[in-house]
Amino acid sequence: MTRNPSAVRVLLGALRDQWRSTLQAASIGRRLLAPLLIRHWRAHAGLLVLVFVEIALTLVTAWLMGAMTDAAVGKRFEELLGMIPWAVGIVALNIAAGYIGIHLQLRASDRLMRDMREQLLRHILLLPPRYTDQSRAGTLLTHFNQDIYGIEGMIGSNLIQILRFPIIFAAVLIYMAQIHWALAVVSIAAAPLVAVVGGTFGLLLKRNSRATYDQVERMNVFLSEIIHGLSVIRSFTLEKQSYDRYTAQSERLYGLALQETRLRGIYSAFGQVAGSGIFLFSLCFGAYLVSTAQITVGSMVAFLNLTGHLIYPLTGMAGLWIGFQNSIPALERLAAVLDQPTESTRLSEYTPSEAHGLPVRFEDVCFGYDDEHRVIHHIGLHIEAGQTVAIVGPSGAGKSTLFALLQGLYRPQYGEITVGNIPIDRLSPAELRSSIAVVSQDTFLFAGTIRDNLLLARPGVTEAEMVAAARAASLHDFIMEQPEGYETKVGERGIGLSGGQRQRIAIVRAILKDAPILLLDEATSALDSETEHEVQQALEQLQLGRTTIVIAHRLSTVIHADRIIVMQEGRIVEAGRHDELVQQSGPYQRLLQRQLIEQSTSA
Ligand SMILES: Nc1ncnc2c1ncn2[C@@H]1O[C@H](COP(=O)(O)OP(=O)(O)OP(=O)(O)O)[C@@H](O)[C@H]1O
Repeated sequence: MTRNPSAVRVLLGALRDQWRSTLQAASIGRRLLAPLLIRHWRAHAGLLVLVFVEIALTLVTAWLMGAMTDAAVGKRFEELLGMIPWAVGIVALNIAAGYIGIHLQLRASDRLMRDMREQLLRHILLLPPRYTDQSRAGTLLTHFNQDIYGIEGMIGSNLIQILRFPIIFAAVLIYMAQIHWALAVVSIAAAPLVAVVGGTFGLLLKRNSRATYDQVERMNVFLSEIIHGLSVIRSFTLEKQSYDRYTAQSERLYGLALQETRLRGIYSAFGQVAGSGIFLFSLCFGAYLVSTAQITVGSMVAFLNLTGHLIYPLTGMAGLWIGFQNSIPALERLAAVLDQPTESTRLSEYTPSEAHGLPVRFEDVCFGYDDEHRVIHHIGLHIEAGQTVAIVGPSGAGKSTLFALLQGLYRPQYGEITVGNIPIDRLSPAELRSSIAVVSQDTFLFAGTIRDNLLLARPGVTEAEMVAAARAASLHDFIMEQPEGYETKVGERGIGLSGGQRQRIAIVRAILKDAPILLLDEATSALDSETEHEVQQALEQLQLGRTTIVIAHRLSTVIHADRIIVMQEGRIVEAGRHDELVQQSGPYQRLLQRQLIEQSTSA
C-alpha cells in the first residue's frame, strides 16, 4: 500500500533541499569571491567601521531627541538651546558617514566587479578550444553583461549588511528594553512573520531570476547569431521570422521582469504594512505608558524614533536573503566557466623561435572530438625540417583536424605529436603557436585599420617589412588604391573586403609572422587565376626553408610537394610524390581523374 507523503514532510523536504542549495551556493561564493574580498579588505573593513559609527549615531540621535523633547515639555529652554549644536553635529556626522559609505561601497563593490570581469576574460582566454568551441558568443557575452552584475547581492555593502543588520537590531533592542522592556517585546512580536515572509519571497525571486538569466542568455545567443548571420537571413528572406522569434523572446523576458517587480512590490508593501503596524502599536502602547506616567514623553519619542531602526534591519535581513538568492544563479553561471580547467596559467605572448624549419612528427596519433567518435586513426607522419607535405582527401577526412592537433588546440587521446623533436605537451601554447603560421580558409579581421590587422602578426614589424610582405602577397597595390591606404578601416568582421583580399591579408600575416612551420589550408582558394599565380609564387617563396603542410582540394597546387598524403576517414591511405602516385591506380589517381572530369565539364 502506498501512502501519500504528508504536506509537512513535503515542505520539510523542500526546505532541506533549499538549505542544501544555499549552502552549496555559499561555498561557491566563498571560493570565487573570497580571494577578491581579501584583495579589497580595506574598503570592506571601512564599511564595517561605518556600521559601528552608524549605530552610535542612531542611539545618540534617539537619546538626543528624547532629551530635547523632555527639555521642551519641562520648559527648560536653555538646556534645549544647549543641545542644538549637538544635534547639528550629529546631522553633519551622518552626512559625512553617508558620503564615506558611498565612496567605500564604490571601492568595495565596483572594484571587485572590475576584478571579476578581468578574471573572467583572462580565464576565457586561457580555456582550451574544446570548451570555447562549444560555448556560443552570446553565452560568453552574457557572463560579462549580466552575470557579473548579478553577484552584487553578495559583495560590498550587501555583504557588510549581514553583520550590520543583526548588530543594529540588537543594539536598538537593548536600548529600547532599557526604556521599557514590555514595549520592546511588543515591538519585536512581528519579527518571525517578517522572517518567514521574507524567506518565501527570496525563494520565489530566486526561481524568477534563474529564469531571467537563462532568458537573457538565450536572447544574447540569438542576437549574436542574427547579427553574424545577416547575409543568410537576407538571402533566405528570414527577416520576418527572425523578428517574430526575437519579439517572442523579448516578451518572455518582459514577463519575467514584470513578475519580479510584482514580487518585489508585494514584499515592499508587506514591509511597509508591518513597519506601520509596529509603529502604530508602539505609539498607542507608548501613549498609554506616558498617560500612566510610566515613561516620559521624551522617552516615548526616543522609543518611536528607534522603532524604525528595529524594523528595517528585520526587513533588510529578508531583503539580503532575497538579494542573495537572486545572486545564486549568476554565481553558479560564473562558476561553470571559472571552474573549467585552463590549458595554461599564463596568457600567451609571441615567443620568437630561432629555428628556420622544424621537423614535425605524428606518432600513431588517434583522436576524437568526443570519446565515442574517433575521427583520426593511428596517424604516423614524419615531416623533415623544410619539407613541404600536401594533404589531400575528401571532405571530412580529418585534414583540418590534423592542423588543430598540431597547434595543440586539442590533445590526441593516443599517440604523440612532436615539433623540433619535442613533444608538444612539453611546449607552452605560446612557444608552440609562435612557431606556426596558419593561413586558413576563414580569415578573421579585427575592427581597425588594415595596418592594425597586418601588424598583429608579430611585435616589432617594421614599415618596410609590412610593405614588402604586402607586395609579395599582391596586396600592396590594392591597399594603396584605398582612400586611406594602410589606414583604411576594415569592419567588424572584415566587411568591405572580398574573400580573396581577406585571404591575402592572412598570407601577409603569415609572411610577417616568419614562423618555422607553415600551415596552409587551401590558401589560394578564393583568388582569381591571375592573382592566384602571383600569390602562389609568394607562397612558394615563403615555403623555402620552412616546414610546410598544405591542405589542398585542387591537386594542381600540390604537384610540387615533397610528399602527398591521401587521407580517407581519418586514415592515411596513400603517400608519395605526385609522379609516384599517378602511376598507382590508387585513391590519389581516382581523385585526380575526378577533378579532371569536373574541370572539363565546367569548362
Ligand atoms: N569541432 C568539431 N567538433 C566535433 N566534430 C568535428 C569538429 N570539427 C570537425 N569535426 C568532425 O571531424 C571529422 C573531420 O573533420 P575535418 O574538418 O578535420 O575534415 P576535413 O578533411 O578538413 O574536411 P573539409 O575538407 O571539408 O574541411 C568530420 O567528421 C567532422 O564532422
